[in-house]
Amino acid sequence: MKILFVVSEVEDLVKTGGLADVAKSLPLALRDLSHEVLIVMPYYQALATQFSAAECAPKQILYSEQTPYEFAIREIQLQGLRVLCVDYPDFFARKGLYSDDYHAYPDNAERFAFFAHAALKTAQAVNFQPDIVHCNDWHTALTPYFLHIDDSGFFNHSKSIFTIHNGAYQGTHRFVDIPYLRPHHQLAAQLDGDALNFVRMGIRYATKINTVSPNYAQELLTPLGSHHLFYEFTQRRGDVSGILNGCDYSQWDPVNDPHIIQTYDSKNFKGKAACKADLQKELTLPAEPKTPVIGMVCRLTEQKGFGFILPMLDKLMQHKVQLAIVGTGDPDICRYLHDMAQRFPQKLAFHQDFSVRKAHMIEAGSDFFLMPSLFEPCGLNQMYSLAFATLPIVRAVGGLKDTVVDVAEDPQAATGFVFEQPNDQALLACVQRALLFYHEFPEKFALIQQRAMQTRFTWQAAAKEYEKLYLKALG
Ligand SMILES: Nc1ncnc2c1ncn2[C@@H]1O[C@H](COP(=O)(O)OP(=O)(O)O[C@H]2O[C@H](CO)[C@@H](O)[C@H](O)[C@H]2O)[C@@H](O)[C@H]1O
Repeated sequence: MKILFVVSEVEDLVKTGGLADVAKSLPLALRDLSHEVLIVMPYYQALATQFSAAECAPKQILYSEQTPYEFAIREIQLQGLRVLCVDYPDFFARKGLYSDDYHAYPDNAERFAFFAHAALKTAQAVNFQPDIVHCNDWHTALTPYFLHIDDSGFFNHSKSIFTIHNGAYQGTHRFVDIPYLRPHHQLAAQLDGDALNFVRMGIRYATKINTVSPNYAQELLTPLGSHHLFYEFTQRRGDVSGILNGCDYSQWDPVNDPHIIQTYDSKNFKGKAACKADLQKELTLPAEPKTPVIGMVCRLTEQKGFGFILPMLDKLMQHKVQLAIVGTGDPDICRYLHDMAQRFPQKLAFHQDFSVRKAHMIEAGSDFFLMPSLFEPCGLNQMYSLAFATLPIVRAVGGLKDTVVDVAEDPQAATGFVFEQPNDQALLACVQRALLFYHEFPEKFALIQQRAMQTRFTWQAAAKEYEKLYLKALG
């Protein structure tokens, strides 16, 4: 099949979160199944600085009423895959992808409405006639609509997939603030008050809708888990499915990881102890081999459970424990964590940083990985933790429920510690249970670590599921 993969960020090129991991790994895995994949993404300033990519097609123009939007198409290679970038400097030559610091650009709707359309024009410009147009998250959720209204004939046989990596970000904007869409009067019927919701458009116009774990797909079909799109999801119930993300073991495997001080495998954890010492040194925590280290790497948002983490920190600090957090995001959460790190310098280290090296150091050097999300479409870090024998402490939600088995629930298959209720008492009780297990049952703990390391969620398996979904879409 010919697959046009439309996405706003790709690992190794630009990344703000897990979407980028998928946008690299899935196209590569599909290519390995002999499909022809073309990635289209915006040409951000960060790309221009790193690659200064050459133009690979004539300039293109899209019109909105009389206004021309002229853009260039530039090509980058990603492990032999073609990545075409939509170069429209007014929209994309900026410091951030979606925001400067924490403030979203006010014209994000305009930027990504244009990009969603320009991606199709790009495919046409290089004569790539896709069987499948695979769109990802709200940034590209209008592409199925543009495909639907396209009258060039070029896409007559193309079907679309809309993958939801995070249903909470929907791209809801006042229609009058999206000049690019002004000629699309028919969209008036789709507005919620005066606002257009991009994700709702994706759900409505895509041939098939999927998300990144089977459990989150089920949650989207409930009033509580649908992010207020219950009606839209249930209308398309028969076309909604979940495919679990994979883990890229070529990057996330302690057997062979250039970011950590010493490699290790499931037969010998000496290297892991060295990684723990190195992490403690890096974060200026006391060098205490027997104190359990709980690590976290994430975007600092409500989604990741800070609503329950922050209220229980004082109590957690009464235990013999070290907490190592690397993340960027919500200024209020950052402030709180900085304060806690000042109050408990021996026990809590917080680096407000986006650092691949530190992410790997935390995965390798921690005993536990904390991911008590409010909701979690799939979650990648708990998979990385398993590969590093760092036992995840997670809430039973979304993809976390699909990937971590609780010690008490099924001792023979256990890989971590799981709790249910979204509140600080339940989280604290689960962390205490994990700490107790670590101290009381070191041998069992080591066995669970070995099992965790042997667990595999491969992109090959995920790609085969996508292949089936594409075939269904093609009828
Ligand atoms: N400060 C930091 N420094 C270095 N690296 C950092 C970092 N903060 C985050 N990262 C990295 O970004 C990625 C985060 O991936 P996740 O899947 O855990 O969450 P995210 O919510 O971004 O993704 C969304 O999309 C993915 C992909 O579908 C879903 O798995 C997920 O549930 C959904 O919320 C990981 O590779 C992590 O290491």
